[in-house]
Amino acid sequence: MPQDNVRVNTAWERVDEQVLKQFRDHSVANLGDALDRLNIVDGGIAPVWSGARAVGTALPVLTVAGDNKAVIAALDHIRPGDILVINAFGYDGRAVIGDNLAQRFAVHGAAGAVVDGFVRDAAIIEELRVPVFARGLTPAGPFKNGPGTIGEAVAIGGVVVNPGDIVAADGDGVIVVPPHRAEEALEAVAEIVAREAALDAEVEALRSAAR
Ligand SMILES: O=C([O-])CC(=O)C(=O)O
Ligand SMILES: [Mg+2]
Repeated sequence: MPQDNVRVNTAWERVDEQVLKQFRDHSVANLGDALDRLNIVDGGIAPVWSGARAVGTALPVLTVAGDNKAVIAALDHIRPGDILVINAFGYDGRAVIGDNLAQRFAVHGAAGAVVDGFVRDAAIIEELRVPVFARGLTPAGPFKNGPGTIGEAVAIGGVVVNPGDIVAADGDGVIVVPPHRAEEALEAVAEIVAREAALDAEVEALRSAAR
């Protein structure tokens, strides 16, 4: 489907909902520990509203700094459970999404958006409860000229994101898990959860002893 200067790749698989469901039980910090503390996007990309969290399949989008033509074109390619992962080059001069696009993502069934760049309309995005993660806020609107890509690998916050990767995001930040490592990550995270519970029990014992 030619979209003039926005290239689209649709030849990739989505993650099974049963797999995504298991990732939803875990914090990003524990998932990171399960993957040797790697695969974590740099801490500059944070939730736009407190309490935002999302797990889904990466639909990568590459834009030009300050431009969102490719993001708008990506609306036609969203499938339920996708997380738009947008490389906007960390540019702080223009917002590449706002409340309007965030709502449209949600209407198409997206689980959220992770933006290596800036966004706007934060108060409304919070009211709408659309999980959006970004580097920051600016009221300046974007240009809509392209070029860009949809469904090709992008880099965000120092991590390569392939189409179809698992993305988990919460108040601490964002992790990207290639699907071929999902099983290993879920096994390892179960052990970490048990270890964390043991640490909590230790603290509780100290608290009781101090009473
Ligand atoms: O103007 C734009 O393209 C971005 C924006 O504010 C919105 O999506 O609400
Ligand atoms: Mg707006």
